[in-house]
Amino acid sequence: MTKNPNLTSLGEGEDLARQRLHTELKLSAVELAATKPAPTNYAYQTHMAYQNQAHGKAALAAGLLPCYWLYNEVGRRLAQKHSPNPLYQEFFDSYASDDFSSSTNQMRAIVDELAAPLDEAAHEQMRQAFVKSCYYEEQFWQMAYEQQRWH
Ligand SMILES: Cc1ncc(C[n+]2csc(CCO)c2C)c(N)n1
Repeated sequence: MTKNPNLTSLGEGEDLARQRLHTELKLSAVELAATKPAPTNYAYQTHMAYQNQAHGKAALAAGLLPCYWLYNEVGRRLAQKHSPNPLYQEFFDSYASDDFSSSTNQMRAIVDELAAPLDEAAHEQMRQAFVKSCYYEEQFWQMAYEQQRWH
């Protein structure tokens, strides 16, 4: 499958932002590349690819919005609580930052812009993509907590 350049760069941006974390945790690029997505991660990525292919970029953008919005909200709340673990604090601070808040607002504006010319049926597709992503966002924390694996 040809990679979507925009989705690839989204993932790379996140990898870049986490490089210090990877170094601190002594996770090599080889180990990271060899780590396959767990089932919930796979399902979430498949959901995004499906939204893009079946319903187009407006549904994809709606499906991506919870990634930004949730992490920005969680980051802003947890950054204020000051974790004793500097790695956690750095993680929260990055998502609470003005930079990330502005990316979140930009993403919200893109969704509004893409929705504007569309009809009610397309809006419903966007809503469904958004709600499913909210479900997967919650499941993503659970996946990590349980260290979910393929059996
Ligand atoms: C499940 C899950 N949801 C959201 C994020 C945060 N995130 C990932 S990519 C991206 C866009 C630009 O960096 C954002 C906000 C995450 N790491 N994992």
